[in-house]
Amino acid sequence: MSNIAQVIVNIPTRSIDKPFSYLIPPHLQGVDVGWRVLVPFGNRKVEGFVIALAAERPEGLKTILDVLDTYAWFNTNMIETAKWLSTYYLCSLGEALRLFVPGQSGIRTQKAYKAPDEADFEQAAVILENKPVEYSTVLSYIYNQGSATLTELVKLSENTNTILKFFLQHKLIVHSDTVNKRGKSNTTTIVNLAVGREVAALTEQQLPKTCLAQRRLLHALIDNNELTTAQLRDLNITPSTIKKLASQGLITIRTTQVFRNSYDTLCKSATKITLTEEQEHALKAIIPLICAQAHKSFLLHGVTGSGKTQVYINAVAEARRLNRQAIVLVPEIALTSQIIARFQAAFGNDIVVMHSKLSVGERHDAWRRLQLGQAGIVIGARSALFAPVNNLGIIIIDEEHEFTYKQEESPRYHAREVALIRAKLAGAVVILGSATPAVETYYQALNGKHTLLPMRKRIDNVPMPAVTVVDMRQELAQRRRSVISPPLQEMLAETLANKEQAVILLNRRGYSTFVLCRECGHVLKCRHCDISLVYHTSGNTLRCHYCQERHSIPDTCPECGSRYIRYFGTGTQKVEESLNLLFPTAKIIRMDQDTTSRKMAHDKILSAFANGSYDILLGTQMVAKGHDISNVTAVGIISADTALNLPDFRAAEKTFALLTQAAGRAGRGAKAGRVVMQTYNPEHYAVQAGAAHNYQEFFESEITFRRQLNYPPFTHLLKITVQANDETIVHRNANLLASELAQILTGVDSSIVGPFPASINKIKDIFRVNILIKTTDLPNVTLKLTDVDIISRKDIIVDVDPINVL
Ligand SMILES: Nc1ncnc2c1ncn2[C@@H]1O[C@H](COP(=O)(O)OP(=O)(O)OP(=O)(O)O)[C@@H](O)[C@H]1O
Ligand SMILES: [Zn+2]
Ligand SMILES: [Zn+2]
Repeated sequence: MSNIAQVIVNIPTRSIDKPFSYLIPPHLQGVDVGWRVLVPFGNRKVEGFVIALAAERPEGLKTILDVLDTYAWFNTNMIETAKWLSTYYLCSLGEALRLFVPGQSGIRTQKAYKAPDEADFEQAAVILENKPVEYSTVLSYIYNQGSATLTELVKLSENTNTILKFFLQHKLIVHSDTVNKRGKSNTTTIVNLAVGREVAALTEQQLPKTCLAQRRLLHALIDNNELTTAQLRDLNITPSTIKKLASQGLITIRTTQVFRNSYDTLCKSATKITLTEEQEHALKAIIPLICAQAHKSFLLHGVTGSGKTQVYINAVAEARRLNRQAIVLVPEIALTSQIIARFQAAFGNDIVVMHSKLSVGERHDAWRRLQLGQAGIVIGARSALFAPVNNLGIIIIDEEHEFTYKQEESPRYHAREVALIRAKLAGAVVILGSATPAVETYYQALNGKHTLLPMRKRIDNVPMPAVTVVDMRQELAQRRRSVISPPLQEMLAETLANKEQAVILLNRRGYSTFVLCRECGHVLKCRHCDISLVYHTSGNTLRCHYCQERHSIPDTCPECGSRYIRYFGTGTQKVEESLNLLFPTAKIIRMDQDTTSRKMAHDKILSAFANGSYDILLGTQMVAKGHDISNVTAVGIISADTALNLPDFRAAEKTFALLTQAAGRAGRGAKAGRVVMQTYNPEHYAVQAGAAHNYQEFFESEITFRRQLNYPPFTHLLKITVQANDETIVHRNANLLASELAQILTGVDSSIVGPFPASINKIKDIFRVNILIKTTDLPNVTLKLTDVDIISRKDIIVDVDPINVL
């Protein structure tokens, strides 16, 4: 047996990326790979993760102080996934492992001070001779208490920090940080009768009239078999009352752990469902692989309203039947309460819902239930992927194309990629579901990486909604300047007359960064990059973010000569005003950043709309997603193409997905749906394919474009952001780095684009400059970057497979 542990310390310093060896003391024998421990590090005590045991015994090792749990937190699957993640995304192993623990850390240290072992009181008196009296106050407090926390000490004097610094310098005190374990489970006290009911009843009668509390407790116990802490509190029973009865042998007391389950109340009852042929077909492909415990990934490409959720539910049920666990990822909890409710209905208490509003304690409990197998399914946003399930059988990623699956802070992982690895290591199945798969995913499916499972029809063969495309250039030519075109107005009038409901999407994203001709729809683009130019208020110029070329803003449209060339914006409030004028009696509810900032406001707005309290739901992106409301028969899209003008090679993909998802909200029930799309780009393939509900058509055009300009999936991108608080320095550093990169990457199939200023080139006074690496040989590029230890450089951010390339 080896008694040396290799420990990754959980501290947020990127530069420490190697394990340290610690001695496992005899009383902690049994500590093994995967345990969370407390170790001394520098002059602190920190949390550490044991990732290996070592046989050799170097001299002078420090000793593990304590364990944080009584079991291994990490299993091999989790450790291996973390290792992959840290290699692929160029982060430290500590950062990757930390994703798998419920809080930032399992411990909380409190700064504290004590006398050094060789404290010399006489000398201390000499040193303090000419100091103000508060110096001696603070010192004697520490010496008298043995050890004192900073929180206590700051109460003693206004100058505590200065004083402590002085003491440390003169070695009058040393650090003695105290450590609290965090995220402990709640315990509850349970009280039972220790005697029969008759005896208890008799005792109650014999008790003096004044012993009210004791009589109340006995009485309650005769009625209920046992009482919990909460019930005891309600009865106003104090611990001393309990003790008195216990000492007479009338009752017994025990404590148990309770795991908080905050979503316990959402359950609805399940209805029996006959699967459609397409659902059957998909499940026939998936279920044998779950049974075989083999790794396989599927792309469930089902049109909006085709019943993908039911496929997920049945697949998860199969995994549960085999006693394997499931991870279900949704893009955003706030917008997906319907899918959560359906899972709750099907699985009840077997589900744990991970919500960002959970406290660390609640999160810990939820994960502990999964770890112990008390719950079998976790559903949540991307972080739920790191839940400590020990028996993983299936991972589901709903709306897999959503960009919320990419984490935009370190570690910058994409949940889809990590899920594929975690499932592979566990021999588990992955289902990626979407009506509009990411171009990369669909391409991989066509090349055999995922099995493609199409579902082309809506439930009950409900037709896809009929789409009318309105050319807003024509509107302007007819001198109609309203944001609501006549066809949209007409559709809304009919919908309201029929007592049906409408959703209106105002796609605001990308507004006022690009320049558009309102006469012909022309958007100014870079000659070299086929990417929209970005308007910069500073200097009033247009700039290409890919090649950095600058242009002045023309007075007239280079395409048609019109003077109506503008960057413009329309807010939801303005649209609401127009709607109010057109339909004074309609009840309109707005869902946008302004109205949803409160907790769960999305949910409240959506349910108010779903139960018919409102006629029109108006809002940004978020009104387009996820909901399934059968009385919604009309969808209006105010500005279908604004995202097209983003200086982003994924602009068309984003636009197509949004149009398809938005249109997909209409006509999901018995009544047919209609859609009006207003656009300045009616001939763009993303708009045309979106209007035709034709993913294949979109994909063909898009993949051609990607191939021609060498964008993913034909290459990997790697974005390196250089930061500095001085503009000259940031450019100099970026140029230096670019030439360094050129050097270390010679011989590796790659090219370097930039440096160019980031689209938000200054955040909180830090200037940012980007360098893009395009490569078909990502492993070799990351290897070279690791060789030069790029992650330890504080002024550099590396983003592998970035979503946002600007
Ligand atoms: N086999 C079935 N029989 C009857 N109704 C079904 C069946 N399967 C699903 N449904 C119902 O059809 C509706 C659409 O299903 P669901 O919301 O799962 O579609 P989806 O493919 O996820 O759509 P979207 O991509 O637009 O979110 C739901 O109300 C669901 O309850
Ligand atoms: Zn350019
Ligand atoms: Zn023009």
